[in-house]
Amino acid sequence: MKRAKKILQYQQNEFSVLNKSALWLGNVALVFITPFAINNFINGPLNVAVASFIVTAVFLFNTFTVLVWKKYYSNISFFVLSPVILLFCYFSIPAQGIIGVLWSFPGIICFYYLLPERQAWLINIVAIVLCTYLSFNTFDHGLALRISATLSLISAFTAVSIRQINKQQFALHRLAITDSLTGLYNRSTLNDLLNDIIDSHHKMADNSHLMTIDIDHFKKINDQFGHDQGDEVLTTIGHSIRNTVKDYGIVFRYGGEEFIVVIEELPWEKTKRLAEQIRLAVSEINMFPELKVSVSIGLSRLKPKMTRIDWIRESDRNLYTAKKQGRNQVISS
Ligand SMILES: Nc1nc2c(ncn2[C@@H]2O[C@H](COP(=O)(O)OP(=O)(O)OP(=O)(O)O)[C@@H](O)[C@H]2O)c(=O)[nH]1
Repeated sequence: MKRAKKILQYQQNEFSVLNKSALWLGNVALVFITPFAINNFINGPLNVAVASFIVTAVFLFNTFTVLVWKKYYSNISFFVLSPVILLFCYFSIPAQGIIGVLWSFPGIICFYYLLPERQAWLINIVAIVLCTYLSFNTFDHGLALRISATLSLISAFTAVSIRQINKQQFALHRLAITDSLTGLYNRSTLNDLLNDIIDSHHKMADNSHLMTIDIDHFKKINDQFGHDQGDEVLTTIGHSIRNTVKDYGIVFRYGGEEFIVVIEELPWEKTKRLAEQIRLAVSEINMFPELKVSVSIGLSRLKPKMTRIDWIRESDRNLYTAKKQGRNQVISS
């Protein structure tokens, strides 16, 4: 299930916060930095000029890769841009004095927008220590102390803001891919995953199977015990399915009282046994003494040339047969 897990991971989002900020920071930086880089080449010391040229080139590279290849290489920012910005500070503070210090402020902030959080913290600590050391060697101690304090404050404020943004982004992403009642993945996430599996199925033969699971006589539960109890049953059965499936597959709430399980890399016979285990586990749930809950399951293996719709339809047909034949059973094809 490695591929499925990859799709669901927040970090794998095609356009994550990091990509977008790399793009916009690149655009803004190119407008603001390029004239100073050119000026440094004409008038400034050579080492400062070379460093500012490399910084500009990396921003240009980031903008290009995000815009054209739809991919952001944060390692380039970590292994190339960060050391060059540090070198820039190292050269420019002694050579240009307070002008060099002024450049270190946007440098400190941009690490948070270009690097994964922990890398940004690491580079920030190094940058603050370096700038503090250079300031004490270049300016009087009163000014050096103020430079160190303001750089640390800017770094801390940015770290707090980025933490909040990342937390909210993560929460939003979870909301978008899951069902709020059961916490299982939702239907739109299922569609993305099935499309991905079908795309790669055309390239390599793998064991991909789909189970459509429907709670039997669910209307009766709602009518007899109320909607809140009905919700409770949905959640309990959803979790029971997830506990039985474990790492063999991913469970989705497809809608209403219907769940779908996507299984990858599991032989057909084992998948049939797994479906049977799910059915048994649900039938052993004891929520109401006077009413047994059960599920019917339609199981379908992915065949050549099947589309997502065909695949779901076949498993739905099997579910329908299971219902027609008396419910609480598994039908597969
Ligand atoms: N409590 C609750 N009920 C829901 C939810 N979504 C759908 N339902 C109910 O699920 C019931 C589905 O009923 P039917 O489609 O007739 O199916 P059934 O009673 O399960 O009968 P069979 O599927 O034929 O065994 C309806 O009463 C819906 O109102 C939900 O989120 N919470």
